[in-house]
Amino acid sequence: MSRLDWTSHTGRALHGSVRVPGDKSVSHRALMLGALADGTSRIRGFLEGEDTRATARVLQQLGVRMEAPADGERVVHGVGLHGLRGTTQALDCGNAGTGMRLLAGLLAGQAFDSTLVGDESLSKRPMRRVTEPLARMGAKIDTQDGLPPLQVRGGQQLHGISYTLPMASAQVKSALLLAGLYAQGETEVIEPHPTRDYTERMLAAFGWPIDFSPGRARLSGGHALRATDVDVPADFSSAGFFLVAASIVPGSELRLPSVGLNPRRTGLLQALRLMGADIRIEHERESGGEPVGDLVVRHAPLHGIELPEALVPDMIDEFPVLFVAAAAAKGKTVVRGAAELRVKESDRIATMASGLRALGVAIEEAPDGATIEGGAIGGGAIDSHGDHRIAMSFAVAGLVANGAVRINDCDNVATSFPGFLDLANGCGFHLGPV
Ligand SMILES: O=C(O)C1=C[C@@H](OP(=O)(O)O)[C@@H](O)[C@H](O)C1
Ligand SMILES: C=C(OP(=O)(O)O)C(=O)O
Repeated sequence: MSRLDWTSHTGRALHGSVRVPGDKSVSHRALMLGALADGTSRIRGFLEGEDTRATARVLQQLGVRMEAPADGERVVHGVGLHGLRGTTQALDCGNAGTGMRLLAGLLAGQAFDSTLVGDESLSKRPMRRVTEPLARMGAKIDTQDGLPPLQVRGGQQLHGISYTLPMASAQVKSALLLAGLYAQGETEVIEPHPTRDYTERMLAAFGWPIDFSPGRARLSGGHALRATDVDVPADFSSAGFFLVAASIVPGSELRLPSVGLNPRRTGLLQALRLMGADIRIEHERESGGEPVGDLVVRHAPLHGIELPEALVPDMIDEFPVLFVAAAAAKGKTVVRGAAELRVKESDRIATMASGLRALGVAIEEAPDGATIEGGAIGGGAIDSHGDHRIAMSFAVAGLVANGAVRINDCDNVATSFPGFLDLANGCGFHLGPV
C-alpha cells in the first residue's frame, strides 16, 4: 500500500477559528451504549474518524442498525442489553485500542463467541490489562501471548469484582464497567489516579444506576439502558495541536470553539500555562453533561518546566505535541511518570525522541519519560511509525523549524482527525503531501 508523506514548512502567523472534530472517546462510548439501549439514540458531533467508524461497523456486524443522516451524525437503533447477535466473522477494530478494549468487556457477557482483531499497530498492544481482570469476573478470553486477536467465549456467567487498577487507564476501567452490566452483583473499579469518566457519565445519562467519584466507580448488573441523545463535544486532544501551534508561532491568535473541557482531559492546558502560554477559556458552559468552552490561544514565549507527574493521566494523548512545545521553548523540560506512552499506537517516547533528534533537538530518553533541551528546531525527515499523533505533532514542529520537515506515513491521521490538513492550512500552516 502506498503511504502518504507530508511536508510541513514555516508559514505565516496562525489566525482564525478552528472547529476541530468530535471527541473520539465520547463517540466510541455513545455508539456502544446506544447499541445496548432500548430505543433509538441520536449522536450529534460524532467523530467521522477511522477508529470510531470501525466501532460502528463492529456493532453493525453484531446486528445493530445505524443510520448516518449527515456527516457527524448517527442514529443508533438500540437492540437492548441482550439483543446483539453473534457472527462468525472477525470484528475489526482497526487502529483503536479504545474500541478493542471496551468491546472486550462488552462482549465478555454475551451468549455468543466473538473474535476481535486489529491492524498491525493494534496487534502489538497489550491486552492482558483487560483480559486478566475480566477473567476474574468469569470471562473466557484467549489472546496470542497477551496480544490480539482476542477470542471471546460467550455463554459465561460473569460476577462482579472489586478491582484496583495497576495503571491509570480509562480503557481498562471502562471494559470492566461494561462487563459489569452483565455481571451478577457489584463491580467496583478503583484507580491509582482518576482518569476520564465518560463511561460513568454516559451510563448515568442512559439511566443505569452508577455510583462514581474521581478514582472510583461502582455499579451492579441487572438494569436496562434507556436510549438518549448524545452531543459530542470537540476533541480536546485534537485542539491540543492548535494550542501548541499558536503558542509557538509569533503573531498567532486562534479560537477553538466548543471544545470538551472534562478536567481529566485538560492536563495539556495546565502544562502549557506553566510554560508561559496565553490560553483563555471563554463561554464556559455545559453541554450533554460535559463542560465545554471556547479556547482562545495567543502566541507567547514558552519556557521549559518539570512537568508535575499528577498531570500525566490528564494529558496522556498530548505528550507528542507537548514534546514539540518543549523543543520550541527556552530551557529544559523534564517528563517522568509517563511509561504508558510506550504502549500507545507507537512507543511515543522512542518515536518522539528519534524524530526530534532527526531535527537536531537534544532529547534524552528515560524509561518513563524524557528530558528535552529547548531551543532551535531544524529541518529534516522523520518517521511517524504510522502513529497519528506523532504525524500531527511534527506538522506543528515544521511551523517553527529552520527547514522543511518531512513526515513519513501520515495515513493514520484519519483515525482521530479527518480533515486535519485542510483545517491546519486554513489557519496558516504550510502543510501538504510530498
Ligand atoms: O478511554 C479512552 O477513550 C481512552 C483512554 C486512554 O487510553 P488508556 O486507557 O490506555 O490510558 C487514551 O490514551 C485513549 O486515546 C482513549
Ligand atoms: C492512544 C490513543 O487511542 P487508542 O488507545 O484508542 O488507540 C490515541 O488516540 O492517542
